[in-house]
Amino acid sequence: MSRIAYFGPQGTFTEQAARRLAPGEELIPAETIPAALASVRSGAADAACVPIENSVEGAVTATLDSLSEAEPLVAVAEVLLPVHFSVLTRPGTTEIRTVASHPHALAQVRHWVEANLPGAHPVATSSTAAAAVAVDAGEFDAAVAAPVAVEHYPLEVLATEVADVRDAKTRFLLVRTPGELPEPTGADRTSIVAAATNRTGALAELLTELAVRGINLTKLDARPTRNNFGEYRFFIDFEGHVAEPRIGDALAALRRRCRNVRFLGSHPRADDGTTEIEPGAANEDFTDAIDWVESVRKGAQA
Ligand SMILES: O=C(O)C(=O)Cc1ccccc1
Repeated sequence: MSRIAYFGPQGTFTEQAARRLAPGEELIPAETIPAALASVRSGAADAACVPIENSVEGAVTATLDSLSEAEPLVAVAEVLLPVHFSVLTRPGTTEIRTVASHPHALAQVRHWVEANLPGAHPVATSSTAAAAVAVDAGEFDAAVAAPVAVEHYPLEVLATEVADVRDAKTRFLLVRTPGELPEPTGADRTSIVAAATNRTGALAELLTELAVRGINLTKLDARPTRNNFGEYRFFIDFEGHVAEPRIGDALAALRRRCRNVRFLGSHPRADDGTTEIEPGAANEDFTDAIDWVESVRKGAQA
């Protein structure tokens, strides 16, 4: 059985994602996202499940930063989970002055809290389930948590299906040390991070390498390198798998442009989108073109 670290404690959305991505495996809670990833790097876990992106709040920056630092890790699978919240209180609570949760959760229930718990102060905790633990311990009055959290902590449900934005979703990754890659499926996602130098057009050059090959971007985030003010790392997700000739060609071009590029994985997309390929950018176009150059070199064609 594999050991899967996840951003816990028990009852987080990430735990549900880990159950979907690694059914039947041993799940080990970690208190923070960097701690979950560190346990893979140290060998204490075989893989880690972490949130990467939310349809309302955008990137999970702790995950981006941890993936770009220390030993490389690669994503091998992803899952999209719908996100709506339950509001949990200690039995017998009559007045709610503090509402605790992960910052992404608080941002997604702000209007609900203003309308239903006027005057209550939001308090950030490390995760939604950590908020439930803190409410149980008497530190705060209410927790905004995953619906399953009530199965783990002796709290009462004040409200269910709470969300300012209907159909909000979070994408989670299963991450391992570099090794065998998942097979291409025809609907895959590749992720990289590149530290572009601070000069005119540096980011445009990287994106152009993808655009000219007809590769569709699915996400772009910038994070500061933290070393020099104004210097950024760019996290770029795009359709396709590194095993495909057109994606391999694009990655080689990115590597030529930027020595500081890290491969973060190629794996099946959870959103089931089929990749639209521009004319001239199909894998056969790339292999045909390479074959043609080879035969020109051999003097067999012109
Ligand atoms: O805190 C959690 O439960 C997490 O797994 C992170 C998170 C927070 C808010 C929405 C989705 C995931």
